[in-house]
Amino acid sequence: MEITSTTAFLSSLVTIAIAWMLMRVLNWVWLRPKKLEKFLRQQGFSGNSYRLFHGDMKEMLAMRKQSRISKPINLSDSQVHNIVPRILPFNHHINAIYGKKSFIWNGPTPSINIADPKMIRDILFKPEIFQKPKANSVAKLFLSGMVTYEGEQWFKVRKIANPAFHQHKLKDMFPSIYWSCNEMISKWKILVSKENRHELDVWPYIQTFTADVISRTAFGSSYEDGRKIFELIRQQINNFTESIQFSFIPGWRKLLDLCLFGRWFCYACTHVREEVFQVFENEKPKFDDLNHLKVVNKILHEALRLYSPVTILTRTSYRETKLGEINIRPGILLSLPIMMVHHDHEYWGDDADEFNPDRFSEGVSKASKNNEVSFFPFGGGPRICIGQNFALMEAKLALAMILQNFSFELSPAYVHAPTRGGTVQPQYGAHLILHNI
Ligand code: HEM
Repeated sequence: MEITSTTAFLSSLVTIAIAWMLMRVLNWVWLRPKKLEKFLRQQGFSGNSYRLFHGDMKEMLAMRKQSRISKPINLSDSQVHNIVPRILPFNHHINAIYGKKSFIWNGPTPSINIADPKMIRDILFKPEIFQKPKANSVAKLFLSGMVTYEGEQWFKVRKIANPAFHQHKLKDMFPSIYWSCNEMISKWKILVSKENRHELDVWPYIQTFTADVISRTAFGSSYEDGRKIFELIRQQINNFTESIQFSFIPGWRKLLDLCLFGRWFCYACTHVREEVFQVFENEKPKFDDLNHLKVVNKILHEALRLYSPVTILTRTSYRETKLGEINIRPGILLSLPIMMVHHDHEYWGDDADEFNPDRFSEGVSKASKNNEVSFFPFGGGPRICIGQNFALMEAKLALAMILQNFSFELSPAYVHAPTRGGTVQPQYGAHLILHNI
């Protein structure tokens, strides 16, 4: 008798546990997404109706795959820099159908598009409210360290790391970057010396160069700083190398584009090289003189605008809050589409997809139509990229040293096919023809 009642008790416990689990699953895959969808539609957001479990994922992945095998962009196309449909095909598609006030289903989680620079600013400057979503186990394989930390843990690490990236520390790192670049240039010189001309894919060289810079700067500093930087970099190595690599390619690519598009030819040949020789003559570049490279600076900014290596930032709020007029609930992702904002005609004018470094002539704040955050390749607010000055220094120095040593043209082997891996990359490499000068 007693055994029977114990069995009955246990089986009802199991039934309750299973029912509870089923309820949770049902809530996760259906009830919650549908509630959030209603909530977002009531606030004027539009998007596809939620589809069980996968949401928009199937279409999103199919479009991404399609864009990887799609035809490269023709270099003589007037829309050559209009790479948003290629890099963010699904976001572009949804925006075309539903407009900027739209949402996308990342599985059962809705992600709203925040393309208004004022709102982007509000989000980036309130990291205690708008946090990074917790990385799932797959994302953790690629992202770890400070980028993913929150609260006290982030604050502590950022406080330790900040001094390592101060101006005088960058100056200490400058010789290491110089030597890494010098090594790459020496290899190119050997190749070019035979016929005063050599065709090569510079992409693998850049990868080696950036990796070399990392190890030199990490180990080349004082023990304590070196340890801190190295720890940071060790945690970051994937995103670090990838993102910094792509700070060069756009600059180079853009210089090449300058040469390709008639009216910019003189600009590239005279202004940039002229500036480099004016500032450094034929001498070894000096750290303090990098600030005088105004044209190079404008070109890098324009390259970072059109080809922003990081394409989207994502945030979420773990409590109910307001963003302007929008009510935000936990479970909603906020998607800040850097690349789309950088190409938006509303903020950058009719020539938004054109390469025009002169828009940065009066600095970043005056480059766009509004001086809110419509240019944010390095993020913004307290969590702005800690390595931005380091990346810009490395890019400026490398460009200057290359221009001091070579003239170059685009190889016929080059195909313009920017693609999105972790960051934006040239899918088939970066083929140039180098000449000694
Ligand atoms: C062109 C090169 C680079 C670009 C475009 C870039 C872009 C970014 C962006 C957009 C963020 C903000 C992420 C967010 O708010 O969710 C970020 C954060 C970060 N970046 Fe970079 N980055 C570059 C180079 C570097 C370099 C050279 C380092 C050197 C270590 C670095 C280290 C970091 C770190 C540690 C963070 C996290 C900062 C924090 O959360 O407080 N990045 N980067």
